[in-house]
Amino acid sequence: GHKDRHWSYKDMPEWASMFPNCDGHMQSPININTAAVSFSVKLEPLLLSGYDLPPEETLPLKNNGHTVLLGLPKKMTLSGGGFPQPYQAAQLHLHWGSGHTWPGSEHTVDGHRYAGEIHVVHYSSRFESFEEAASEPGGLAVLAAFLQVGMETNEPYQHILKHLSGIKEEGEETAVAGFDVAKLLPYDFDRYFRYNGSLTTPPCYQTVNWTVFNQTVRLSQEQISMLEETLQGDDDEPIQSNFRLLQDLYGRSILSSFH
Ligand SMILES: NS(=O)(=O)c1c(F)c(F)c(SCCc2ccc(C(=O)O)cc2)c(F)c1NC1CCCCCCC1
Ligand SMILES: [Zn+2]
Repeated sequence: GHKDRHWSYKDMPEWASMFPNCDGHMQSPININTAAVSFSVKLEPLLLSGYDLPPEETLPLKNNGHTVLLGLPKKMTLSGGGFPQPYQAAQLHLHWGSGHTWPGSEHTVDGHRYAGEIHVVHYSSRFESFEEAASEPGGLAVLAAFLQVGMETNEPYQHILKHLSGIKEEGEETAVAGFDVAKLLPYDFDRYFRYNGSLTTPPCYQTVNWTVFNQTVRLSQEQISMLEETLQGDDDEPIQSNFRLLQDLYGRSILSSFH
């Protein structure tokens, strides 16, 4: 669990007073200005292995007051993608907006904010644990994909969303049967953006190798609304718009695996 000093998205300006990294010059999220990205031949297709979990393997799903967190087994491995070494999965969680009106992705593309965003958090296999890797440069790799409203129900996302009504209160947890976690991501593992940044919540460690898929994932409006209307955080307020404001690039370059 995270025994950190308490924070909320409301007191974002105060984060840096408690967590100095949050004031750094390699922070996330950022706007991806597609006209300014540079193609890199080193960014080969992402390779995911061990993501197809058998149903008898259950995963913890927790309302941690800021998002819905799905714990992942470290046998799930991320490699390829121009990574210096393989990464192992730790958890995945979601970011979303409020009501049909306000979208809630963390990253934006050419100033466009999507309905939501999924983050699959991994840590470098060079380290024994997530905690050890989290504070080391290149220690973390997060796969990010945008959630858009589409006409169909997204069945893989129902594996998670159907449990939300059972973990409405902060701190509540339930067990989800194993499924193919890769189905929560776009199928095109060849086309993505890459930049160095940070966790988007305290402690804001500047140790994240970010991969943002070019292709989006589509969920039905009902599924997006379920995300926006079910979970409650502090003082029984609904968890909504759980995204950090855009951070400055401070000269960082954004790479792309495609022309
Ligand atoms: N976008 S992100 O990856 O920075 C991110 C967020 F934006 C997040 F909002 C979150 S949730 C907030 C941090 C947190 C709180 C409680 C618990 C718990 O009770 O188990 C766990 C974590 C969240 F968990 C993460 N990922 C976390 C970063 C914070 C602390 C380390 C845990 C794994 C990665
Ligand atoms: Zn996140």
